Amino acid sequence: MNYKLPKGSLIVSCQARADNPLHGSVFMAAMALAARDGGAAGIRANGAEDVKAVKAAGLPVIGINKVFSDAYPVYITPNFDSARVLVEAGADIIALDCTPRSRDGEAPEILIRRIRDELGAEVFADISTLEEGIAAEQWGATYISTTLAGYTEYTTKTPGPDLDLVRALAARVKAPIVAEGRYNTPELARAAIDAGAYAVVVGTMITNPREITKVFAKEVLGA
Ligand SMILES: CC(=O)N[C@H](C=O)[C@@H](O)[C@H](O)[C@H](O)COP(=O)(O)O
Repeated sequence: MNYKLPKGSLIVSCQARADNPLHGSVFMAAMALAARDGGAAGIRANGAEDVKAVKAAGLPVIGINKVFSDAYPVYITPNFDSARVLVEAGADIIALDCTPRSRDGEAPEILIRRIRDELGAEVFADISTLEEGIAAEQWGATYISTTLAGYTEYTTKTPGPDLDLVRALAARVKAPIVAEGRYNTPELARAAIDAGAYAVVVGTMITNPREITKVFAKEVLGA
């Protein structure tokens, strides 16, 4: 099987919300170029505009569409239309929330099939537990990623990444496992590969200078 993301690779998530001084596709494109020059093999980006912009780096793009609402807990690519615009913008891979939680859209098993069949894109399943990873593989997801570990109501957010989930998935799932979420040091990223991950996604600690500054400031100021 040929995968768009290479095995053993680092993927960099280039995202900045509206309240972030680096919000905007010009900044995200620059982040993607810097990530590529530093050795990233893929980029994760939010929204059609940013997906289009980060394509400048010439790397495979994992597109997501964050749609926040008070009514539904699922916000990462909750429906088919939110996936379609990403593919139209150039995304090679679509990431979506594959938890069983309620959403303003189709069930994840339907979304996975339609994204593969109708849009011709690989599917990147964002999950939070072993059971969700097993289900997403059965539904046909290309990659299984620990993105949501610690971010669902029924999982615990540990200070570090959930390496145990990577290990558990690697033992039970044949699809490539991606480690994502709080991989905040190079050593932790390496530990993910050693635990059986096919690739690692790093966001905050590479592309969010405000959060990186906070880590330093906390130590320096003792705050
Ligand atoms: C839970 C959720 O919405 N995660 C998002 C998914 O796209 C992003 O906000 C994260 O930055 C990304 O997963 C990378 O993780 P980290 O920034 O910890 O390296």
